[in-house]
Amino acid sequence: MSFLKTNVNLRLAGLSNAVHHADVVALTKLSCLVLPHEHSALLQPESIWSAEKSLETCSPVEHILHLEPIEVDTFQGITLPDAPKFGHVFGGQLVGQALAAVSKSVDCLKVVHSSHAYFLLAGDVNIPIIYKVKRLRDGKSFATRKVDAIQKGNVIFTLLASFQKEELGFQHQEVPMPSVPTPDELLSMEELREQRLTDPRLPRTYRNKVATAKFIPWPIEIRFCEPSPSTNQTKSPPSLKFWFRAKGKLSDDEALHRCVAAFTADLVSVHASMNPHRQRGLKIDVMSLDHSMWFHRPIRADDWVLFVIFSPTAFNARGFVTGQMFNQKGELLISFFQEGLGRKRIPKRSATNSKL
Ligand SMILES: CCCCCCCCCCCCCC(=O)SCCNC(=O)CCNC(=O)[C@H](O)C(C)(C)COP(=O)(O)OP(=O)(O)OC[C@H]1O[C@@H](n2cnc3c(N)ncnc32)[C@H](O)[C@@H]1OP(=O)(O)O
Repeated sequence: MSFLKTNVNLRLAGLSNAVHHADVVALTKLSCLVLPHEHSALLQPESIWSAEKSLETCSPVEHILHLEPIEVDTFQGITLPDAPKFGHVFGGQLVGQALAAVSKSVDCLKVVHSSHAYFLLAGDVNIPIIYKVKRLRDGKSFATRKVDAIQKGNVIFTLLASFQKEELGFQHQEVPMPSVPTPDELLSMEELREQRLTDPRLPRTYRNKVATAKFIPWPIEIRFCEPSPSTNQTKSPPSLKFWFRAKGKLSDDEALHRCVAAFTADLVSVHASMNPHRQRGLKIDVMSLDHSMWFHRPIRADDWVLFVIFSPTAFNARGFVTGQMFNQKGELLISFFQEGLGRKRIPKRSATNSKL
């Protein structure tokens, strides 16, 4: 249902002379519903941002992206114990939660069509993250927002996003979806790990490392299209293709599905730029630096999405990747660009710990 909402001061005929503050919702030009201001929350659409749904029963990634409202345009996110982390707050969590925060501040008929973000400081997983949203502009069809993620008074991450109402217009798609096996024909990460533990083509030292490494399943199911018997010590082309979908069922809200796609985009994509440089004994410190996405078409992130990643270049310790996400019908849903920092590790120094 679409409606027009406006604030008015009402003098209710025959009741009293008092002025009542109310929200007026015009359903059609002929009928009008008067709702007392104190019940205006009823006008909020059912969405992840206001859902009654219990956090325990929702999809794990929806739980990770959940924000508590603190005041108008200020939200708090936390890092859950079983959320992906890399010694610091996972970049995808920052992008996903920040997109959730800005989406909350926009008219629900507008959805994000592009976002651009910088990772400024490594986030501390043990303290909450405060998201402060700035409303830059609200137009008829577009809206623009900025959000800063803050820990201990420091801005650790910043994101700009633009939103648009649905609009009919020209369409084309010149990029075909590559031909890849269907998700059903591919192994899950858990099955792949089991297979690697016993694969005689892999060095015993590598298999032992896989067996002893702490394995926390990700909230996103991933199926690599070209699983090869290579290790993180073997050179390979700077590209990657995998199917992904959120584990569990996500709430039916396009904004949430875009946040989940943004979360997933930071998981393994920029690693593709390291593929040609891998070698035995190489220890590197890696971090995502920035993250840009264009959302072309609606996405269902709890249904299989193909992510096609390519790194055209690496230079100055920065690996650059481009990515495209397709649905199973081959429609291009999202275009993605990212840079990551990859430095040969200097012993006893680590760039990945929080410096707050
Ligand atoms: C070929 C390329 C491949 C790329 C692959 C990328 C894959 C990415 C995959 C990501 C997947 C995961 C996705 C994620 O979730 S990553 C999480 C999201 N990203 C972040 O949190 C990044 C946040 N941003 C920052 O921390 C800063 O902006 C950085 C660090 C980027 C620059 O900020 P700044 O300009 O201030 O920094 P600096 O250049 O002076 O250095 C900072 C510190 O580092 C030390 N330091 C310097 N050199 C080395 C070294 N070799 N070995 C060890 N340490 C070294 C240096 O001494 C200093 O330490 P200290 O003196 O302060 O104690």
